[in-house]
Amino acid sequence: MSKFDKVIKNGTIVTASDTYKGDLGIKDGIIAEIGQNLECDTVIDAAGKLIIPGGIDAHTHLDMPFGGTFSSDDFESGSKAAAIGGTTSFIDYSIQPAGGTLADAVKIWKEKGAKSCVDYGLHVAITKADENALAEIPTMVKEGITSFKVFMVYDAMRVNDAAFMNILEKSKEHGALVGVHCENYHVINHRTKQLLEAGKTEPKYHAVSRPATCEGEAANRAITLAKLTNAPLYIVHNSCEESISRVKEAREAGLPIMGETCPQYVMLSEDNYDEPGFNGAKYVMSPPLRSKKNWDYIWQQLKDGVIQTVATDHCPFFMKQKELGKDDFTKIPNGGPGIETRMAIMLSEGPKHGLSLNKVVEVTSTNVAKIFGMYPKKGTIAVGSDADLVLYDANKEVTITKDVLHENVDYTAFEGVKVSGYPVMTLSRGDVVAKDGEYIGESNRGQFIKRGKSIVL
Ligand SMILES: NC(=O)NCCC(=O)O
Ligand SMILES: [Zn+2]
Ligand SMILES: [Zn+2]
Repeated sequence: MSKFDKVIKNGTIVTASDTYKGDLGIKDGIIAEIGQNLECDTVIDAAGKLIIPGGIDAHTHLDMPFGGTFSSDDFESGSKAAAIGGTTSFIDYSIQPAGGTLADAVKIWKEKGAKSCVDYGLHVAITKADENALAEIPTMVKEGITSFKVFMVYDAMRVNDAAFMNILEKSKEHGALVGVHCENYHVINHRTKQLLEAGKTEPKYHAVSRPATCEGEAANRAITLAKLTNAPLYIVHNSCEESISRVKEAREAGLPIMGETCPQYVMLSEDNYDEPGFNGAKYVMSPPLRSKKNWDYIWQQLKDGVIQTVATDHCPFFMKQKELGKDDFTKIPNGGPGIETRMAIMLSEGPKHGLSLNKVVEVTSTNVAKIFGMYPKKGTIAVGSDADLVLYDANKEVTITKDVLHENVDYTAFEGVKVSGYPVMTLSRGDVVAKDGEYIGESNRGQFIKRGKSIVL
């Protein structure tokens, strides 16, 4: 009897640090051996393919309440789309409900998460940082929820700077990491009022109401609060030089500040808001799309390690849902899809912008696992790690269109983007869950990831 359940042969293994030819022996969902000429009755031939660690998406919103509706991918459809696109784990944002506790948030989101087809973790967004909520932080950490989120905007979720400091302090005390959505709430309100009074209600004014300067200001303030409390900080979905330059400055000063960006901020621009009719609503997300001049800057900061991760902020809404804001851009639910396209876009575009494939693996998987307490169980190809693996055909040309995707939404923001290379097989804990654009795994097989402490990068 073979000592493995299956062996992947003849592929080229690409991790954040190495590229080499080798066979992978998998037993009980774990990588049991890496070597040459491994034998087993069940063989996956990866000749001509790269084998990379499964993608980890640190920022998703599945089945999330927003603006009177819910994001259209639930944990089943979203996790299947993720698997097909080469993502084997994701961390979703559970949101403390109005009048509820952090434990309530986790309970609600674990019920949603029971449908997940790949492994998932949870952050908790703290929307009311009263004494009770702060007192729950140590319990959360013990339960494997080792990261919290602060929104500086959105009436239903934002906390003020004092509450933010309390969350930073308490999280630091218990070894948890705080993530933050940086935009200046008051500037946005001021601008929005002026725009609406002037009858400027179309989707493109969403971007006008929240300029890059107000993301930069908020990033600076968040970093200042982290500095004052001696806490590490992770700034989510950086869209522009104005915020990333603050991260850079802080890191140069030795502060434990980390940052994330998303494919939309290096592939799409404010020009998309000018698409005809109500199509600009497809890109109504926060922060909004920026000017193209940011693209090269962001790629460079990824290359230099100023920005450590690329997530999606996957938060899709059907156009019917976006139409809630047909006459008022402030009522358009914020967010767009991306969970299925992130890996293909990054693996194809990264090398064109000076990132090695190893670097792409680092920012889409390894760094995420390290920062969010899952390494080396997730995020690498090593003996003892989960066999979360992607076979990537670097020669497969695909034009991204809505029709080739599986996200539960009626558009993709990346329509028409041509990628050279595509994930062709995904294994989650050793199970082949996706092959050639189809989900073929069992339903509800995803497990909750009990995360440990963050490694500050
Ligand atoms: N990003 C976005 O527009 N929607 C989801 C919520 C958030 O991350 O801000
Ligand atoms: Zn956000
Ligand atoms: Zn988000």
